[in-house]
Amino acid sequence: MSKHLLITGGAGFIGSNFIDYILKNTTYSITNIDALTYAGHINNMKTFNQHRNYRFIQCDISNGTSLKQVFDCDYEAIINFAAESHVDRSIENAHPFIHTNINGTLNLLNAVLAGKAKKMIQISTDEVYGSLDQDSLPFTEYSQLASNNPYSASKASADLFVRSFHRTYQLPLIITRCSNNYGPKQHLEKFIPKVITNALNDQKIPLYGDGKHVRDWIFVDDHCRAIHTVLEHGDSGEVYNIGGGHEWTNKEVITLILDYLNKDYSLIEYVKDRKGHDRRYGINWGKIHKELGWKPQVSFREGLIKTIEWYKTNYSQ
Ligand SMILES: NC(=O)c1ccc[n+]([C@@H]2O[C@H](COP(=O)([O-])OP(=O)(O)OC[C@H]3O[C@@H](n4cnc5c(N)ncnc54)[C@H](O)[C@@H]3O)[C@@H](O)[C@H]2O)c1
Ligand SMILES: Cc1cn([C@H]2C[C@H](O)[C@@H](COP(=O)(O)OP(=O)(O)O[C@H]3O[C@H](CO)[C@@H](O)[C@H](O)[C@H]3O)O2)c(=O)[nH]c1=O
Repeated sequence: MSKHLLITGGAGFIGSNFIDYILKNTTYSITNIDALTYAGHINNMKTFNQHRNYRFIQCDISNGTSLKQVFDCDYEAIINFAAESHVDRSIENAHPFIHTNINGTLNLLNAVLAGKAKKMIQISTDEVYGSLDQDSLPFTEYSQLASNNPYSASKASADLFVRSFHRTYQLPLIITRCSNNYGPKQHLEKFIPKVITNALNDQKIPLYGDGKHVRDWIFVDDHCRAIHTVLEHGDSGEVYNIGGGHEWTNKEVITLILDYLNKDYSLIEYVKDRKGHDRRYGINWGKIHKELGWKPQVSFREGLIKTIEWYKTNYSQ
């Protein structure tokens, strides 16, 4: 019998790419649980729905009673992708972020405490470190937690619960903190998919504030490979930063996409800035490289072309 992983949020962007990756590259069996919120889509699961080592259970991780049904076998690990993930939505209403990102994570930690899984990896974010100045060094695992928006506050809170369960109960728990992902299957509300699909449809592209905010972009396959590395070789109680090493301003990203699609820059529309908008994220991924041998492999240009071509095939009108 192959070892079994419990993946949460596998109908979303990164979770569904991770399931693809694991089923293609390992012999693990997978149970995927997802509440199928607005962000989760059955189409994202099309590529593996019929795989013999895979099953899907619709389940809300913040509902402890519903969660019980999924613990009908021994899990090697829980990998928790499930989350409310969009910053703009968290600024409008933080409650769903508390339900899923904090209560949901706590339910999963209690399941590990009850012996339902051997370990858990919490998929966190570089946003918990707050914002960098232009001249600051990228975030390390020792940077202080300094969340600036409700999404990030909920993820930092979950991270602290994970840390506390490791310290209090000596549970084998690991946290990964990754920078901005891009690639196939990302929801259209996120920046890169929105830029690509608006450009393809000759619609205006909203650029927040002065457009000089910086993100450290990583192709989703590189992130999936990093999580797999942590699953196999990561040390209990550790935090691993994961980054792409590609820092670009939002304006630069838009122009790269418009150039590739041969579209006019007049599509760019400067709009009101996001409240509390973090100026810059940048990740130092030296620890995972030095200790576990991982590094990003996909150049920004290569990843962006793959992503644009995927949206051209799947979304243009
Ligand atoms: N996208 C990024 O750039 C990025 C970077 C670093 C970390 N992360 C983290 O990675 C994880 C996945 O992010 P994503 O971009 O794929 O998000 P996403 O919004 O695309 O997917 C989230 C998935 O979780 C599911 N979900 C939401 N609430 C749930 C609940 N209560 N119970 C069960 N399922 C629920 C949704 O239906 C959806 O399928 C998140 O934890 C996010 O914080 C994302
Ligand atoms: C949606 C949108 C965004 N933006 C800007 C805001 C940000 O500076 C940048 C990227 O925005 P978003 O795609 O919302 O991503 P961001 O806020 O950085 O957060 C992402 O990256 C985080 C990791 O850094 C993840 O934890 C989050 O789940 C993920 O959503 O683009 C625009 O200028 N216009 C837009 O329409």
